Order: sequence, then C-alpha cells, then structure tokens
Amino acid sequence: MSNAGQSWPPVETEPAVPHPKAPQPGSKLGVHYSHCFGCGDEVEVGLHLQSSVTDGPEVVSEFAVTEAHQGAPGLAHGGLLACAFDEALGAAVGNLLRKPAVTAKLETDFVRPVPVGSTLFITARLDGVAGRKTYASADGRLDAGDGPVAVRARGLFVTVGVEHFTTHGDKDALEKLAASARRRREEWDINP
Ligand SMILES: CCCCCCCC/C=C\CCCCCCCC(=O)SCCNC(=O)CCNC(=O)[C@H](O)C(C)(C)COP(=O)(O)OP(=O)(O)OC[C@H]1O[C@@H](n2cnc3c(N)ncnc32)[C@H](O)[C@@H]1OP(=O)(O)O
Repeated sequence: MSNAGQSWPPVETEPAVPHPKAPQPGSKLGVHYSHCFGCGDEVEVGLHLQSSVTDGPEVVSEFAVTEAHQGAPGLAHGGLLACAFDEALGAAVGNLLRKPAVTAKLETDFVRPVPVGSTLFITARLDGVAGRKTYASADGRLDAGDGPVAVRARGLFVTVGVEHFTTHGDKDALEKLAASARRRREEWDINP
C-alpha cells in the first residue's frame, strides 16, 4: 500500500535552503567515507552508490544491482534497497545543507521488483526543515532517470553535533575524515 495519501512533511516546515558552499548542480559527489557500506570504495560487497547534484537542487544516485544484493533469486533484497535510499537521502541532506545529520526515520514503498543487473536511478530532494529536523524524499527508477518507479522512500534526518560521532563512533577515524574534508576545502556547519 502506498503512503502517498499521508501528509508530508508531517509537521510545518520552512523551505530547505542549500548552504552557499554546497556542491553546484553538475558536481559529482565523491565517496564521503571509504568504509561506508552505501558508497565506500573499500567495501567490496557494498552498494557503491555514485551521486551527483542536479538542478532543483536534487541529488541523483545510481545503484547498480548485482548478485551480491539478492533477496530472492535474481531480485534485489528490500533491506538493501532501503539502505541505498538511506544513503541517497543522507547524501542529499548532508551535501546540500552541509550539516552533519543522521537518519531518525526511514519509510520505503516497494512498487516493483528490482532485478539483478538493473541500475536504480534514485532522485532525492529536501522537502523542508523544522529546527534540527530535515525531511527528504526520493524516487528510484529502473534503468533510466525517466524509467518506471520501483521504490519510493522518505525520511527524517536530525542535525547533530560532531560529538554524536566522537561519543558514539570511532573518534580517530572521524578525525582522519574531517582532515580529508579540510584538504578538499569542504565547508561544514557542525553546530546544530
Ligand atoms: C566534521 C564533518 C566531516 C565530514 C562528514 C561527512 C558527512 C557525509 C555527508 C553526506 C553523506 C551522508 C550519507 C549517510 C547516509 C546514512 C545515514 C545514516 O544511516 S545515520 C545512522 C542511522 N541513524 C542513527 O544511528 C541515529 C540514531 N538516533 C539518534 O542518535 C538520536 O535518536 C537522534 C540524534 C536521531 C535524535 O536524538 P536527540 O536526542 O539528538 O534529539 P531528539 O530530541 O530525540 O529528536 C530531535 C527531534 O527529532 C524528532 N525525532 C527523533 N526521532 C524521531 C523519529 N524516529 N520519528 C519522528 N520524529 C523523531 C524528535 O521528536 C525531536 O523533534 P522536536 O525537535 O522535539 O520537534
């Protein structure tokens, strides 16, 4: 059943205004963390999403579905598809707003099966901001940006301070990641 009838965003929001130093339309977004299951190039069986910014602004991510991503024979696993949307939505929120944020809620509608060998074109947009909460949604189309919709998702991302990652995660790895972001001259607003 589709959730299309439910009000979205579920609370009153302000428009999401991209950060002045957000990547411009046409920019390819690199790997944000090499060990990320969603995009990392050091995770052999990961999803290897490749994302870029388009007008809108939106973020389009391509997910090439392989045998490593199966649930039923020849078909993608729904949980991995949800993971791809978490990554695609998170990439839109993080890169367009340039604020660290984590997924608080993620909903998915699986509309058509996604075969092994297909590429899902996931277009993600920001739907509104209410304080630390950013609402975002995405459509995943089969094999082309205008292909049939196979999966839709929407999520709530909550802006967090850097202490979220230093307290709960790997502080040393985070410092290396922050240093590489500084080398790439990426600008981040790290106080929610
Ligand atoms: C230095 C920077 C260097 C560079 C960094 C590179 C970045 C890369 C850029 C871009 C690519 C990113 C790609 C990544 C994609 C993947 C993302 C993930 O999968 S993240 C992992 C999974 N998520 C978690 O592990 C969260 C676990 N949850 C928590 O930690 C907390 O629950 C948290 C932070 C979400 C909220 O906790 P609270 O204590 O801070 O705040 P409270 O007050 O509870 O919530 C804030 C507001 O949100 C609502 N809220 C929270 N959870 C909700 C829910 N499940 N449903 C509805 N509302 C919820 C609350 O009701 C509250 O709303 P009211 O402000 O009062 O109106």
